[in-house]
Amino acid sequence: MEKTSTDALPLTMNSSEKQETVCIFGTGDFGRSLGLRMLQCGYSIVFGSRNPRRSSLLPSGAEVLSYSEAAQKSDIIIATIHREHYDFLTELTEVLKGKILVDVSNNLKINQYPESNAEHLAQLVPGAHVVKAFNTISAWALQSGVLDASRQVFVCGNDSKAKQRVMDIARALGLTPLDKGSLMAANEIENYPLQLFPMWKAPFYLSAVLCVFFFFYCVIREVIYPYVNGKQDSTFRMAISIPNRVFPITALTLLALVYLPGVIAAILQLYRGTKYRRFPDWLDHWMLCRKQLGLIALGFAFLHVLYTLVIPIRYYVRWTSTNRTINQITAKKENPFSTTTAWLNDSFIALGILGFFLFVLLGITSLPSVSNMVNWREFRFVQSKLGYLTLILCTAHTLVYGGKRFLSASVLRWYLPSAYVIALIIPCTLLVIKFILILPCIDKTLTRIRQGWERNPKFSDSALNGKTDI
Ligand SMILES: Cc1cc2nc3c(=O)[nH]c(=O)nc-3n(C[C@H](O)[C@H](O)[C@H](O)COP(=O)(O)OP(=O)(O)OC[C@H]3O[C@@H](n4cnc5c(N)ncnc54)[C@H](O)[C@@H]3O)c2cc1C
Ligand SMILES: NC(=O)C1=CN([C@@H]2O[C@H](COP(=O)(O)OP(=O)(O)OC[C@H]3O[C@@H](n4cnc5c(N)ncnc54)[C@H](OP(=O)(O)O)[C@@H]3O)[C@@H](O)[C@H]2O)C=CC1
Ligand code: HEM
Ligand SMILES: [Fe+3]
Repeated sequence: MEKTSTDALPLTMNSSEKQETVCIFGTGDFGRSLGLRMLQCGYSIVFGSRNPRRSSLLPSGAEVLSYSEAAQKSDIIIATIHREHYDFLTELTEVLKGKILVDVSNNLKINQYPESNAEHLAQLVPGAHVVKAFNTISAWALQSGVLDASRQVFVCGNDSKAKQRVMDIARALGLTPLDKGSLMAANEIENYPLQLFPMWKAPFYLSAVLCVFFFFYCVIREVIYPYVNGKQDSTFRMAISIPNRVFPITALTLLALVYLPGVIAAILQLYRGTKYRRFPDWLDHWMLCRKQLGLIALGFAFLHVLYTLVIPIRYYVRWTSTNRTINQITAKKENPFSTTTAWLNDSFIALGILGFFLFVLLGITSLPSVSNMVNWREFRFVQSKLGYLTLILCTAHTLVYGGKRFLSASVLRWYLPSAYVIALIIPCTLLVIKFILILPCIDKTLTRIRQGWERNPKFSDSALNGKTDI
């Protein structure tokens, strides 16, 4: 039945061996792109179509026949048809018997159907060896040759020989096949290209919620309150002043949330006296999202820096400072230089700059090209130690910015404190707990636990539970 040996690598094939005929069902976007690519790689292609006319869109050199005629020409058929149109394939059951039938289809939604498309196809055409492949490759990438982004082709099927042949084709096309096992894996393979940044979802929603909350909080304090109390129109604050509170506050909160799960995990391990018990799912998931949380935090910190840069050119700021000067002159009032204020002001800005510098460094080390260059210890040093230093600097920046006004009753509006005071709750609490955790007596116990020591070994079902740590 097979024309080429299944384990012959395409690179070692000579051109006569490569003249394998492959049938492609469907002359749509994907079928045409795949056909063209396969022709370029030395395969001969027969298209199966409802309307077997040659069209200028089809790659030259390919034959176009009816579905059943085309199927007879090859023992490997790639169905580039949408699942919704599979039904007619049942009529071809006889022709397709014993042949390899490749399912490339994707759905519009995750878990759209109770069974995967490939399993559905296998039920429709019981005699064929159905193999799932190529669904992660786009027609555009095949055509333009831009395959760097995703060369990975997940392959699964119940017949290993059939699977091998499809993997050989994938390799010949310059793709990287990965065997995912039996057809049961088809569901996972079909869901894969439909995922939209799965690890980014929770951090993204969380930052949106934080932004909206702090935005309205600031609007109440800085727009509605002055209006109600003095009919003052401060709506312009919503363009720069308020965003320049919301963004750094969100950045600081997210940064604290990057390091909070590590502390919760440590407390849990201390409490349980073992590291051999699974963390609750929410903590596990939170741990896995830390990189994304951190990068979003960096994005907000960056926005804060940009917004801060424009402060001197703002009309409101220039107007206020000119008026203050004029008022001082007309009232013949003196405004002596305050070294304390100068110190506080310069220190809070310096802390911000240093914090931002380390923040960017964390971001740079998370680039794969950089993280691949450092060893595990170096990566941990930057991410964990310098990460905490970043958090300390950013928290100190905010604390010193608050300075003397911090928590004074005069800044309360409708009993609401300034937004940054609320934003400091999580980072300050976290830093205090972390400080306690690194006290030698506690740190020693934690380190022993993390090295495998157990407080009550006889009660724990140990390594059976698998999950060790972070
Ligand atoms: C801009 C930015 C970019 C980021 N990029 C990345 C990234 O690319 N990749 C990434 O993973 N995170 C990234 N993060 C998230 C964060 O920096 C890391 O997750 C960091 O490692 C968390 O530090 P932690 O101290 O809480 O670590 P934890 O893992 O909670 O460790 C806490 C302490 O316990 C120790 N410890 C932990 N587990 C064990 C164990 N099993 N045995 C012995 N000791 C143990 C560690 O040495 C450490 O001192 C990024 C964050 C930011 C802000
Ligand atoms: N486009 C892409 O980038 C990718 C597509 N895929 C998958 O490949 C398959 C084809 O996608 P694509 O080429 O974009 O889709 P198209 O709609 O462009 O093509 C589908 C083809 O199916 C054939 N077909 C057979 N029966 C029917 C019918 N009853 N109604 C309509 N068409 C029928 C048609 O060919 P004819 O007229 O010759 O009979 C048609 O051209 C889908 O399952 C898709 O999920 C997978 C990865 C990427
Ligand atoms: C180059 C670096 C930075 C500079 C120059 C800077 C400067 C400033 C300035 C001028 C303010 C006062 C804004 C105002 O008056 O409205 C401010 C506030 C603040 N900054 Fe920064 N900052 C920097 C980095 C950071 C970083 C990295 C963070 C933390 C993630 C941060 C968090 C905050 C917070 C929370 C506030 C208080 C917001 C408020 O309620 O007004 N800053 N910063
Ligand atoms: Fe997540």
